Amino acid sequence: MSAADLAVDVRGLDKSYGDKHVVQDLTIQVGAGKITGFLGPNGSGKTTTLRMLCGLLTPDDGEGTVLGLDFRRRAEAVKRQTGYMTQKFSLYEDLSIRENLDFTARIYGLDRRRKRVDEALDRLGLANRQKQLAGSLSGGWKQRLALAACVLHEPRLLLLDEPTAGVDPQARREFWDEIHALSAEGLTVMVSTHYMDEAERCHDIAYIAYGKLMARGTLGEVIGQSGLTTFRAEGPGADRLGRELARAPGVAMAAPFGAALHVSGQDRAALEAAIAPYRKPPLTWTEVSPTLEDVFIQLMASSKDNFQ
Ligand SMILES: Nc1ncnc2c1ncn2[C@@H]1O[C@H](COP(=O)(O)OP(=O)(O)OP(=O)(O)O)[C@@H](O)[C@H]1O
Repeated sequence: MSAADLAVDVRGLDKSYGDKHVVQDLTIQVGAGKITGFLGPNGSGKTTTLRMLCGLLTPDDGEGTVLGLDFRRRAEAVKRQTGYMTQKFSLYEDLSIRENLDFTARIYGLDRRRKRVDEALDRLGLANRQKQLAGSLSGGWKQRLALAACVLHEPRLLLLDEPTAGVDPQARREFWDEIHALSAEGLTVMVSTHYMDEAERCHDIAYIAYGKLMARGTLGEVIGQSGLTTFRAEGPGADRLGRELARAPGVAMAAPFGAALHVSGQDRAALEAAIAPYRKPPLTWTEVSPTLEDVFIQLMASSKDNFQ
């Protein structure tokens, strides 16, 4: 990828809070117009990383460009071209949808205010409800309003911090359709999430644990890089074997998936030896492609061993 195709091209990003080293020597590139999902355990530094990249937080160290600008020296310029949707709903609950958008447009000092607000209302299907108070909206509609507010100033970079936590599946799907539509128009999106289905909707994934970038690439690449072999057991009691198998050498992870069990490990021979005693009727075993969740659980377990 050439430099012009990169919205983010940053090396050696670092941040500590007191003696807590929350982002450690992180190097990352993000393609322009791509949707990149940031995943990882709670408190692993995703929000801190995203906020440093878009100029909202000053890093202790690191160099490179965001939107073609030196992200440290030109942090203000990067920030002006970024839309940031925080984890917590931060609009006014006692203002209507339209009033919230109009207020946001005033804060940004935007021109063509009425036109921008009308367009945002139409685009996110909020026009019919524009007079409704934000506080009376369901979680899904609140998130749409928040999204409308953070793209009013036509940013080139959109930063979404767990945008659909607690939102129902239908509203989440509609929200993601909108994210894809924005990305198709050229907007670069970085989104943190704990939902595997959302990770699978991203063009690229970045997995961060304990301040370090542990995996990077498309869904297929991240699964491929894991080097995991996964077997799926089905049959009576399969799901209840997990605890026993999890302790066996060669098993990195054994987790129920409905009535079935997924057992994964990086050493195929050791894994096969571990499941051998159970590889008989009434259980049936098949080798399957590891899911993203299998990979992340394994990454989380191995990073815990490395850093704690
Ligand atoms: N302003 C701050 N002062 C001190 N510690 C902080 C501050 N902001 C974040 N931290 C700590 O830095 C670590 C990383 O936090 P961060 O919010 O980046 O994690 P995260 O991966 O986004 O987590 P989550 O998935 O829970 O949102 C956490 O241990 C957090 O407590």
